[in-house]
Amino acid sequence: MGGQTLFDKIWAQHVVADLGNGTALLHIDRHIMHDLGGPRGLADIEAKGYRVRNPELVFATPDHAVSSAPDRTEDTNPIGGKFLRELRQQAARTGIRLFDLGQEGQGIVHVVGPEMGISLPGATIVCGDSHTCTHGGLGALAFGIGSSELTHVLATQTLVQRKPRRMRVRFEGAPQPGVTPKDLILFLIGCIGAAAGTGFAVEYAGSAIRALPLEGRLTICNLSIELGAKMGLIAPDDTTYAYLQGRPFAPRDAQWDRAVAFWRTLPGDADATFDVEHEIDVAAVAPQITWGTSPQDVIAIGDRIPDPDKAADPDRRKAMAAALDYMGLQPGEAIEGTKVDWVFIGSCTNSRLSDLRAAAAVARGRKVAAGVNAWVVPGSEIVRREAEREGLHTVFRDAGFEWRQPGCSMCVAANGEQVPPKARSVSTSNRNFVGRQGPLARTHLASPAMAVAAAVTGAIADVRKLGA
Ligand SMILES: CC(C)[C@H](C(=O)O)[C@@H](O)C(=O)O
Ligand code: SF4
Repeated sequence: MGGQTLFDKIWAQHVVADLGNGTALLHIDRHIMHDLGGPRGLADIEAKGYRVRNPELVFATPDHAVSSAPDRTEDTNPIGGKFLRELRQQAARTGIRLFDLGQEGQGIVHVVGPEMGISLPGATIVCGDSHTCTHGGLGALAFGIGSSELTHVLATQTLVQRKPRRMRVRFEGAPQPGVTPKDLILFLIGCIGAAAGTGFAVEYAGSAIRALPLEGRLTICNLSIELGAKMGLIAPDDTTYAYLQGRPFAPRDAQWDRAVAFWRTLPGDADATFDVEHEIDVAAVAPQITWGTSPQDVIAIGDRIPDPDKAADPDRRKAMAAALDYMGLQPGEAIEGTKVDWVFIGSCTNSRLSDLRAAAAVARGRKVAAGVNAWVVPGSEIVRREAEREGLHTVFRDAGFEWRQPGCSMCVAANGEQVPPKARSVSTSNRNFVGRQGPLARTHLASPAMAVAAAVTGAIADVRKLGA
């Protein structure tokens, strides 16, 4: 038998029962809930007469439906207030921990789990949300679940899963200036397609991944689902341990030492093999911008908008033409210089402190162009406080950005914060689907630095040309 990958090890350590046919019953170490899925799941187990099996392993916070208005209350978005009150009552009844508005621990579930030390290397982590793959950046097996699975986890702390196949993507080399983790992962999705990861657990590896700070690794893993993969993961190392040490729920003292010693056994064996491998030459990647309605519809900022007529596959030709029509773009034209109306800096992809620092570095001393609405929505209460301690909010406000309260906000517009019909937005989020930011809204995905470049020039722009 060959060696084991990181994924194989974590999987094997969590099998409660082998159910045959490639499926297993897994123990779930952490269950994170948000305001959309949580209340329904908790009501469901109550209706079925079950109790929460391990309330100490369940954590909840409102993110999707709460307003991000600077002076928000829980009822600024009334539906959000209703969900939050349900979640509060259920948390009190069942003993699960809720991070409420204004508290440390409130924010987008995928920002909160890592920053609170709830998400740990080697753990199985689930949430009723497809971007749970984000937590894989810590070396965890983390994936989104559906509503019946959510009930199953609440009642049993286990889950039946089919074992995915193993893919490795190696990012080798050093990025050029202006190229961020967001650009690397968008580039990969552009190369291999939004369905390439379907049925796989993807391990990101290589010298460029090893060199990445932990928050950049979370950004990479966040878009695993946009590659079609339910989970993406990165082997833990000293960067991971330095990030986690001292976080509120991370192990302490002697337990910390034991945990690190164990985590050091997790990276894949040298002779482990993968079902599929890809390699990306990082030096060849430029800042990326999407042009269509799937994250795979992506080009380098200096490229021209692609021409559907040049696509070999007739289905692809049709999809491209429909995407360009929706986006209001002409094939063959430069994408640079396309006028924008909205800029959104936020989401579980790019709303952490390092993202806001990168955005502020470009915004400092500049002004948002006339006619552009530009928002910065920090990913969590902790991010908001740290950013304000550093004065980043002042940099953004001086430049003409709105500095808002933590949550998902305009990433999915579930709280009513929408890009208007046909308005064009540059967004640091992860999905540019039809209607994602509001009915008929046109979304271009990019890095935080590129989003600021668009805000201050009023058009899709190459951040490298702005100069220092
Ligand atoms: C609302 C939620 C279930 C959804 C998801 O699963 O990802 C959302 O977070 C999204 O990003 O589309
Ligand atoms: S920020 Fe966006 S992608 Fe992330 S969980 Fe919220 S809605 Fe989903």
